[in-house]
Amino acid sequence: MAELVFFSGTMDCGKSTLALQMDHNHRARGRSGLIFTKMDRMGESVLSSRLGLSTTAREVTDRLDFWDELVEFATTGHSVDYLICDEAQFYTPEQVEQLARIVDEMAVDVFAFGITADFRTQLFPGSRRMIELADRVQVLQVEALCWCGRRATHNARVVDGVMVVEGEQVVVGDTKPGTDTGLVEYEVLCRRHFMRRMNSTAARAAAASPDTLPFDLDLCPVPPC
Ligand SMILES: Nc1ncnc2c1ncn2[C@@H]1O[C@H](COP(=O)(O)OP(=O)(O)O)[C@@H](O)[C@H]1O
Ligand SMILES: Cc1cn([C@H]2C[C@H](O)[C@@H](COP(=O)(O)O)O2)c(=O)[nH]c1=O
Repeated sequence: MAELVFFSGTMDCGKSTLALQMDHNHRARGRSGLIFTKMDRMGESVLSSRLGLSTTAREVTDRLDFWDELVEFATTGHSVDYLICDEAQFYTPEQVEQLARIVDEMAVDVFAFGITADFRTQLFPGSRRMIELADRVQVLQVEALCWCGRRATHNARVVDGVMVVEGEQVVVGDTKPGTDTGLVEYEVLCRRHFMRRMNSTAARAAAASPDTLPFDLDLCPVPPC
């Protein structure tokens, strides 16, 4: 029975790596698949992992209709067993509905990968629809870590070293500084430090401050917080 599976987790937890691995494993068993992504950090029509692997992919635009795309592909004599859909948080809710229909009516497996929430902790519309429609939502096993060592659960946006909670929902960027968007970068944090807006830069500054009292520095470097 074909399935719609949403593999989710924070940024930098290995989603794109898993997407590439799943494509490899299914292809190695003679199944044929199509790879889609949207606004990958490395550019258009590429699915890239921070481990260094990448592959060409079909770029998802807001106008793309997955159902029509597959029908057209099938009319050229090709068969499709599965779809790999990376950066699915950026898909429209209608596109997620098309993917569910492809699973149910074409018996094609859809493996989707994405973050659930943005830098304000709000669900992306595409991820919300995935959670609503998927047969399974699978949280990745590899845990990204907060600077304090706890499991990271939230994606923080950092501008010039300072965590921000206002701005456009979509700004493509990386968890490493100095990449494509220049000033905007992301850092994964545990909820505790996300709620305190305490990213690694702020924590380092607080630890270096002579005003910081020597208790529970990890949680509350600048009392009262
Ligand atoms: N140099 C490295 N050595 C080993 N693992 C690495 C290295 N660089 C990145 N990784 C792994 O790659 C993961 C990020 O993979 P990626 O697929 O790009 O994540 P995502 O798509 O979820 O943002 C990191 O969590 C880490 O486990
Ligand atoms: C939190 C958040 C992220 N984004 C962007 C930043 C990256 O380009 C992708 C996530 O990619 P990854 O493969 O999971 O690292 O999403 C965004 O646009 N808005 C946000 O709030």
